[in-house]
Amino acid sequence: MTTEAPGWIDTSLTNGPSVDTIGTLGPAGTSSEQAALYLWADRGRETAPDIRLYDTYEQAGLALREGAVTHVVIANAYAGVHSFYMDPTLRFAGAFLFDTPHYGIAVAPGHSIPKRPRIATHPAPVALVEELLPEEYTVEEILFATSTSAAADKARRRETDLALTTQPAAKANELEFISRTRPIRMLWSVFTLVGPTA
Ligand SMILES: O=C(O)C(=O)Cc1ccccc1
Repeated sequence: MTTEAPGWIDTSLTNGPSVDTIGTLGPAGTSSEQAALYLWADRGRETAPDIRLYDTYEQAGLALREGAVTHVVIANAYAGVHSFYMDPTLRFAGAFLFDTPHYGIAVAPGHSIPKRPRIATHPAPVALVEELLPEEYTVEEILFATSTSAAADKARRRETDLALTTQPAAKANELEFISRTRPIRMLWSVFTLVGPTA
């Protein structure tokens, strides 16, 4: 393993298969999508980014095994990342630091927020709910969504009162922030298939 440019832990990102297609968590607006765009800008081909978004990181992993993508990007805050590290068919190809877009608590316009709101979030950033929720509210229930964009979609459909989500996902779902927002400093793991270039 070598440490290369600042912020990078590089095992085979430079010598391994070229970054042709990146799979990660979607739909559009996730932190993972932004991290994949960053990886593409740094290591991808000189073409438009080819990033495929899946409903779960596990589905992105399946796409990697089936050859539909060459690389998968996963947030290290995702608890299920352990199974990617343990899988003998996958190679940890490197990691990079990348701050997520700003996270905040958002509401659909016109929705009247109860004092005890139900809040959608991906499990990884759940601690931010307590940190960012304005003090006039108390959490009634946390509903886990498959991504921060899926959480925004729940608030847009009014399945929940609020969503902890990113700025791009809030915009795409026409939500308004009711809290301050902040990025999350995150380490991102990149996996490829174990192959002849091992
Ligand atoms: O990529 C996302 O938006 C996610 O839902 C997963 C996540 C959550 C918090 C930090 C990084 C990734």
